[in-house]
Amino acid sequence: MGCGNCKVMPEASKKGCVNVMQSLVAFSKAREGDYNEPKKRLEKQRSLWLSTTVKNCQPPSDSQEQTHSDRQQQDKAAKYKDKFDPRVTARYEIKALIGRGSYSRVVRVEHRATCQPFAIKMMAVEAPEAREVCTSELGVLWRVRHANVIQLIEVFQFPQRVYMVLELATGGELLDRVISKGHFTEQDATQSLQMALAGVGYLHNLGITHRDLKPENLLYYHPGDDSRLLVTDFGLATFGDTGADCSWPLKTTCGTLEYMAPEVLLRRPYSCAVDMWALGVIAYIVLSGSMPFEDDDHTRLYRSIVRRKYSFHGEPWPSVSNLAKDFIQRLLVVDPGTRLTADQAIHHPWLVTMAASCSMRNLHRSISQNLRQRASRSSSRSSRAFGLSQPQRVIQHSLNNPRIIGRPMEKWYQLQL
Ligand SMILES: Nc1ncnc2c1ncn2[C@@H]1O[C@H](COP(=O)(O)OP(=O)(O)OP(=O)(O)O)[C@@H](O)[C@H]1O
Repeated sequence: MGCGNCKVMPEASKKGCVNVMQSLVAFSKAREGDYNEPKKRLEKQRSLWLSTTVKNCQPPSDSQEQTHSDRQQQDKAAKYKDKFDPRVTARYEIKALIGRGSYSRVVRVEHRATCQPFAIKMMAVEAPEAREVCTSELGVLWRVRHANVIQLIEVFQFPQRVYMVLELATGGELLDRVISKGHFTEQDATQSLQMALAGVGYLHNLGITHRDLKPENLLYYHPGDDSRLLVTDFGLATFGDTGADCSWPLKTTCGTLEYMAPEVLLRRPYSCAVDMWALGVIAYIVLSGSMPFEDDDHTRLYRSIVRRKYSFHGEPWPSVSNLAKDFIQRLLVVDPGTRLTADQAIHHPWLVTMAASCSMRNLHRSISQNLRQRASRSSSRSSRAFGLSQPQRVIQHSLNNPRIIGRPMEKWYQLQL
């Protein structure tokens, strides 16, 4: 389940386009320098994972009933098999289509030798913009290893296609979990946010800014209650030069509008603090099922973000603790310099106490009611993604969640705010 609407891509820089294939070659040929260490680490990790007990890959027995949607997924996967390079399918068996992104198809696969499940994200990288997204994503994935960040296992690179083998997240998106739990308290919210913050704090300490944090990009590793939450989708991520202090000036306007920090919209130099704003938006959504900033009209939406016009009115806000609201308020701060950093946010009393002193009231009813209302409003207007089941969302995703290239941000910028 997602909330994202309008995604703004970085304007494809000429430099980026030229460098992308060089970078990709560098990834595959890395023998020394920056790329060497993460690659070695990945290799080691991959062989560790793959050397775990080789299971007997039995096809499902007759008694293991396949659901209709499983079969549908497999049919779709069959279509993609032909598009996969034989060197990939020699190693991984394609099982089902998971979803599509703007430049990608994600499939569930099984490693032929070990029967271990993984996800493969296939990206067509012929278009410069797609190459740029792929380079960003790989640039980050090579370097990261954290319990709350999706793990890259290996990469197959060809001139037209790149295949990223990733750990498979089967627990669904953050909001799907909120809904499926049936009972949701502030304590549950703190657990999810703690994990998201742990992942984001790790990235920031490496000098990485995600730039597209939203509930759709936070996936649970497995369906169990004790699952890790994983930060995914690094297509818009970027590196700073200076490492942990997050003080480098980024300039490119990109992200998903509803989650974009004021400084990005105002085209000011920005830092990893933009991710903290997005986490404030996510915290608001997780606790209420509604968006702090929402408007069909982009100009009005833009205004409400840069003016920080949101409220804690309506259900379930009267039942939400002041500490939780304080947490959100300290993230949704217009001045990025005074916004909580990831390290500070993780030490906020609401998270530290895991909302133990807060109301244990079940917020589930109000949250899912708000989510449902938003879904029906959206579908009657334009059949947006939010609140729809996976198959519908996959189709609608490509229709209604466009990446907007070179969006006329200047127009917004020129508005009299
Ligand atoms: N490692 C993974 N395990 C399970 N599902 C995944 C994994 N990676 C991506 N997905 C799912 O696959 C779908 C497509 O993901 P992808 O990252 O390619 O695009 P997206 O982020 O949805 O869209 P866009 O590229 O436009 O931002 C999404 O539903 C996503 O949740």
